[in-house]
Formats: sequence, C-alpha cells, structure tokens
Amino acid sequence: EFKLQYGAQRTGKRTDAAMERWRGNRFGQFIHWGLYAIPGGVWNGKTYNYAAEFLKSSAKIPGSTWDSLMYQFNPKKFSAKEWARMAKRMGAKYMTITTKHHEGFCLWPSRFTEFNISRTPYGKDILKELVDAYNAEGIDVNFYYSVLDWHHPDWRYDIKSPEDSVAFRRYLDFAFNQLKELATNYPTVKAFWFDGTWDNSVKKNGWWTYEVEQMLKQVSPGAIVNSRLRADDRGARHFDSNGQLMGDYESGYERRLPDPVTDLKVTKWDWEACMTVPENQWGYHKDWSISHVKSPLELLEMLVHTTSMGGNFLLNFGPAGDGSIRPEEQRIAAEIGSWMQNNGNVIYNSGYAGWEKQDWGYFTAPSRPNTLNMVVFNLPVSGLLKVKVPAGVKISTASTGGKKLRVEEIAKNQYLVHFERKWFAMPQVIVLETGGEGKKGAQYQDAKT
Ligand SMILES: C[C@@H]1N[C@@H](C(=O)NCc2ccccc2)[C@H](O)[C@@H]1O
Repeated sequence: EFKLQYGAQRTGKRTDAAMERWRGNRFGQFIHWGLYAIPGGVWNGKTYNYAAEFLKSSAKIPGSTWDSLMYQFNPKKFSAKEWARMAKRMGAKYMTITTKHHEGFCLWPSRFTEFNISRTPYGKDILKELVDAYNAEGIDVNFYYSVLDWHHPDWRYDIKSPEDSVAFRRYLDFAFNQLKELATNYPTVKAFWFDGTWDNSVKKNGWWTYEVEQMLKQVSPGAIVNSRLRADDRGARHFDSNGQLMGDYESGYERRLPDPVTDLKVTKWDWEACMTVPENQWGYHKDWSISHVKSPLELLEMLVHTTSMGGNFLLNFGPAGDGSIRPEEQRIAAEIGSWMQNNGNVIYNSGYAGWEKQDWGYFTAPSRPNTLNMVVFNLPVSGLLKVKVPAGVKISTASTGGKKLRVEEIAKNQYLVHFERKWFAMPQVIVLETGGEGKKGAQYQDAKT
C-alpha cells in the first residue's frame, strides 16, 4: 500500500443522484467538432488516412497555417436545434462535446486565449448554443477537454529542464482557469471528459489533476470526471498505485469493448466506452472509404453489449466543417433510434444481470426486481435459447411483445426458452420473470464418468 495524497478519493461506485442519473442515461452522443472538420483529412489535394483530427501532425502543417483555419470557420449549415433533435430521435440521453481538442481551438469565447470561436467569421458561442439546444430536448451535456494542446506555447510533452517546469506550470494554470471558466459559465454541464493526459508532463503533475477534480466539484456540485483526467503522486493513471479507480468512472475503453466472459471486473465500477463509426476517425473525414464503417446494427449491438456489462456507450459523430451531419451518421441515428423507441427500457436504468453470457445475445437487468431482459441477436437453428440461472433462481415466465414463450427447465439451474421465430431484422427482446418454484422433486443426476 502506498501512502498517496493524490490517489483515489473514494472506493466503490458513487451513489448520489447526479451519478445515478449519469449511469441510468447509458447512451450518449460524442461530438468531435473543430477546425480539423474544415480540411476533413485532405490537405493540398492529398488524402491522409490517419484520424482526421490529427491532420495537422499527419500532414506536417505549420502551426500558423493550421491556426489560420480559424478565419474560415463559418458553418452555414450548423443548427444546434437540428443536431439536438437528431440525438433525441436516436435515443441519446447525454451528449459530450469537444470544447477544445488537441489543436487548442476553443468552441467557446474563452477569456484565456484568443484562439477561440469569437475570432471566427461565425463569432457566436457554439458551446452555449449546443448546451441550450440539447438541454431543451432533455439531453444532458458533458464537456470533453484535451489537456494536450498543440497551440499553447507553454504546453510540454515532458519536463526536462527548469524552463520546462516554469512554462508547463503556466500551462497548467491556463488549463485550470479554462476549466473553471467552463464549469462557471455553463452551469448545467454534468460531466467533464478529459483526454490528452498520457504524456510525462501530466504524469509528473498528478497534484494538478487532483486539484482540477476538486475545483470542478466545488464550482459544479455533483460534477462527474472520468478516470483519464487523473494521475496520482507516482504518475499512475486511471487506477492509482494501490489499484483504486480514480475519478468517477473508468474511461479506458476507446474503440474497444470489454469481453463479456473474461473482463467481468468492469462490472465492479462505473465505466464508459467511446466508439467511432469508421475504424479510427473522430473528426470529420471526407473519405470514409479508407476503412470499415460500422453499420447501425453493429453499433446497436455494442450499445447492448456495453449495457449488459454495466457501462455507458458514447457513440461518436463528426460534423462537417459547414455544420452538416453526413448521411451515414443520419442513418445510424434513425435506425438505432427506431429500435430505442420501442426497446429503450432494456438500456436506460439497466445494467449487469450477473448471469452467464450465452451465444444468442445479452442479458440486461432493469431496475425493476425479479425481471430480466434477454436481447437476442443470434438465433440458434434449434430456436432454443439456453439460459443458465444463478443457483436457486427460478424462471417463471418468458414473453416477447407481450406474447408468452414456452420456458422449459432442462437441468439444475438451466432452462430453454422456446423462440420459434425463424428470422428477424432487428434484435428481439424477451422479458423473463423470476421467482416461483422449480420442478417438484426434480432429480438432475450428474453422470458418473
Ligand atoms: C477520444 C479520442 N482521443 C483522441 C486520441 O486518440 N488521441 C491520441 C493521439 C494524440 C496525439 C497524436 C496521436 C494520437 C482522439 O482524437 C479522440 O478525441
């Protein structure tokens, strides 16, 4: 056990109302929008296949050239209300917006840098427009903030000299002031999503990450911060040197999900997975033919998978430089939304059931006791869905769309749900009621081998 000043401030899940709301929201929309959306992965006629929000580094563009994109930022097709309505139809309960990405450009009129929205032809406070439009639709707004900042002269990747130390301290003060500005000026914001904290410079200043968490929770009571913000006294990140999760939820699942059989440890804490639609594009890229583009159904399965393991799913949208949402993303919002319309109850306020994963799909546990949801993605040719229950649990009924299905107890703590449907276009939901008595005197004799 290490004695830590800047380690985890709490063990176990937060149980306050703000965290229960964040947890119950389950499904969020990530939005990556900044100057990188203007070139969209193409520079001087050349398409760069790397993530579009890194075009500055992948195309080796000088800072002054990149920064002058600010004078072109004038999204004629931007409508915060339209974006919010689309997110509502998709069934997102929260939205996380990049206030400042690695490029350092601020979507709000920050008084701590000129490199912000007020200096663009657009001029208006995009952050305020988005917060107001999404909140008006009943969707919570969270702020993404990159500590890594390619624009700020005092940013350092490591601290190798007294000069680095002095400069980086100025940078940390700048970032602290920006964060306090964000928490103060946008009081309805619920959570802060930190990124760009993997460099040695931040790892050597774990105290600052602790101070930021404390300040945000003072300025904005109930505020939620992700584990990615935090480094402890010894530079350990996400989990402190004693193995305790820092921040309020684990944010290490980026473009990957925990395995439902081998990674069950994640069910012990709150966590969120964030996901791109292409293989690796967060900002708008003009050419999505360069990688696999996930279908609405692939993404819907990831949402259900995440809920089944007690996590939140943050699905990314990368609006174009003109403020339009590309057709692929519109279709994803519409198709996921059509399923969520009728089945959102298996996602919202639902989580890990603690039952053994089966091949046909995922269990989710609603807040209502003695009921469980089966979300079926893969129908076995037998039409028989295997369910193994924890010792002593009995299944009394199974129904889909209000229609009863035959439930057959076939061995100790094992049932088959008869689901004779031969084909379906969207995942099917079966509701299980538990309780009651199993077969009287049922003898399931273990074989002698
Ligand atoms: C949530 C995602 N995190 C950012 C990311 O992958 N940064 C890693 C990175 C930072 C700098 C150069 C290469 C790669 C992405 O741009 C997204 O914002």
